[in-house]
Amino acid sequence: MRKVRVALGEESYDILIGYGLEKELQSFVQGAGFSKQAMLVTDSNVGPLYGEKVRAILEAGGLHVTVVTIPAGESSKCLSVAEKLYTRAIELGLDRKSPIFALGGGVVGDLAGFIAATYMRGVPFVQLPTSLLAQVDSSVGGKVAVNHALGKNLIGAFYQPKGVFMDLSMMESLPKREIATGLGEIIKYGIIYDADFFAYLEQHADAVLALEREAAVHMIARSCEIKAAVVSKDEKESGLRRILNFGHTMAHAIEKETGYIRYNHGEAVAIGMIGAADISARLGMVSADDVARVEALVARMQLPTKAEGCTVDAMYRDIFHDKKTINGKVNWVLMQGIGKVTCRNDVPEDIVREAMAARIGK
Ligand SMILES: NC(=O)c1ccc[n+]([C@@H]2O[C@H](COP(=O)([O-])OP(=O)(O)OC[C@H]3O[C@@H](n4cnc5c(N)ncnc54)[C@H](O)[C@@H]3O)[C@@H](O)[C@H]2O)c1
Ligand SMILES: O=C(O)C(=O)C[C@@H](O)[C@H](O)[C@H](O)COP(=O)(O)O
Ligand SMILES: [Zn+2]
Repeated sequence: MRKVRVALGEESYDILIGYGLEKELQSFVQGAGFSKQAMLVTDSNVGPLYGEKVRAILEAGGLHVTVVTIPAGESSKCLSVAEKLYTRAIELGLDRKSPIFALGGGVVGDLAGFIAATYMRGVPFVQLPTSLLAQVDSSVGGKVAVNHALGKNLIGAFYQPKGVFMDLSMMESLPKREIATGLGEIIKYGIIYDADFFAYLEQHADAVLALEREAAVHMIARSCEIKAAVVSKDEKESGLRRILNFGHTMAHAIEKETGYIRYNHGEAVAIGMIGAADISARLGMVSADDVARVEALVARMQLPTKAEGCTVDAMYRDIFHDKKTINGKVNWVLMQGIGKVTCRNDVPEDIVREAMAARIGK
């Protein structure tokens, strides 16, 4: 079992990473001081596989748990599904100390976290991530949100979980495409923070794709360490935390333009990272070799390098809804090499449009 601490003063919490964490989860619940009545949010894929098992663990810890299942997929990350969850929470009589558990991928985590942040102005929240992407990224750091028709994650909050428990054995049922999706965000950590980690992924691609135990534990723990280090220094994204958004400016435009359906989030991030690397090269900040390494690793991890179904005009318009856009200026996270990024808000429109055009296609 590996433990990573997210150091945030009184809001600090641990991320537990292992194969089977029943005892740890049960004893955490026993000592947490929660009210008895609890809600476990899951989705229509994960619930039938693991909902009952997790409910039993939590009940052995003294809770009375109601499992609430939402339809799987990004379209559930919206205000109308949130509304249904508020209704369930009220009907169940959840009080201010009633915990909400998120069992699932990033959609369940972001949505259940948003409910926990807002129901009665905030109730305890625990992340039980089951997808690779959720384990390495969305369950850590407290960004919770729902989408709006005009843009991704536009309605949300910073709201930290009380704990994160990831049982890697649950990934046995994860479809192959979702492994690649998680790898999109994992590659990001190498680019923004750790050149050695990037090289590790290049050198161990087969083991990583197969989620072999040693490789899986290493890449998940290293990703969580990097995210925890960044979030601990800048919880509310006033500066440093922006680096975790590398690739996301274009990614969110791609997701919106393709109706949040055609590309998974991690796939869009993969394409967006190549786009950001390309902009960096066009500005003379990195070599063509570095861009080629990014593109090659993305392709090696079975991720797309281009997006279909988008236009440059639409993508260009969308980036002004990016949360890093301030006073009409887009703050781009750009590469200075593998392992180092910086923010720039002076990227000329023609360079952005050229880089976008290069990412559109098959
Ligand atoms: N809050 C953050 O910091 C943050 C970070 C990254 C991504 N996100 C958000 O996370 C979402 C994407 O998360 P995701 O990729 O996990 O998508 P997801 O939640 O839709 O899960 C992907 C698919 O895998 C299924 N699944 C999950 N675990 C499974 C398992 N163990 N076995 C079988 N099937 C399983 C789900 O039912 C779903 O069909 C996006 O909305 C993205 O914006 C948030
Ligand atoms: O935790 C962060 O900070 C991130 O930016 C992580 C991203 O991978 C994630 O997709 C996040 O939800 C994007 O945030 P947003 O503020 O651009 O919506
Ligand atoms: Zn992301």
